[in-house]
Amino acid sequence: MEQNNKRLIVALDVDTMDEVRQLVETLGDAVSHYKVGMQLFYSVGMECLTYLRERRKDVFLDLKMHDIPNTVAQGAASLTRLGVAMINVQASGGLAMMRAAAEKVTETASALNIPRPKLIAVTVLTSMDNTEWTLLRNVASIPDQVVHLAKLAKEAGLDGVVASPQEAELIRKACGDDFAIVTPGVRPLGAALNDQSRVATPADALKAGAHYLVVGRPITKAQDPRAAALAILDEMRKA
Ligand SMILES: O=c1ccn([C@@H]2O[C@H](COP(=O)(O)O)[C@@H](O)[C@H]2O)c(=O)[nH]1
Repeated sequence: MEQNNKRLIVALDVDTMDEVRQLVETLGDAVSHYKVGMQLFYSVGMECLTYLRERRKDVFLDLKMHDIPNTVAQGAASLTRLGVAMINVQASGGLAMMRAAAEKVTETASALNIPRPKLIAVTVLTSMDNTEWTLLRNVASIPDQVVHLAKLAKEAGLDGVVASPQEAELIRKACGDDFAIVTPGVRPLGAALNDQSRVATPADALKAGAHYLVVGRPITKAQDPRAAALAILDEMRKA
């Protein structure tokens, strides 16, 4: 299992390179893995990836692709060429879409002789609670649907899923130890939930079987982001 500071992924949900530089410099060697999502990537584009690569940071490029199989497969090829460590699709795009993406990622990485990024699938967003879920006329429960989507992602050849820590144990049982479980919705005791619903503490997320913890605002909006990150890493180490 990777070291804790590889297993903590800090979500860089900011708008500008100035904010990126300030956070990455403040966090220093405490954090080696960052998530770049739509807020940052749509604002500054490749500049943030180049900056993080120069500092030897691993990048999870969280663009949650969702489209027909050919479009997502070609998008996945483009993201593979960027040399990031992890990319993702929406599992609700279906088995054929996930399979096409997985095949294209493997083909592209091997043609370029570069490391294959982990391709993972978003199951059910961690902000979703039962009220929102029912409003969408979903019939299965959230945990049932998460496990179902995780199994489909595994069948399609993906490397893992994004899910709430609350479903991590079920996914581990259904998909095994080698299938990566990436969990946002992580909140240290006493931290604001913000718009997250299905949450757990860092220690509980690890105990439930999560491989990677994604943490954004509890670190990036903290008065002292480095101290907040170190406290989470300490909790992870003890767990
Ligand atoms: O189900 C999901 C999928 C992705 N996310 C992303 O993770 C971070 C969480 O940030 P916090 O500030 O710690 O809430 C954010 O970038 C989301 O886009 C998620 O939360 N849930």
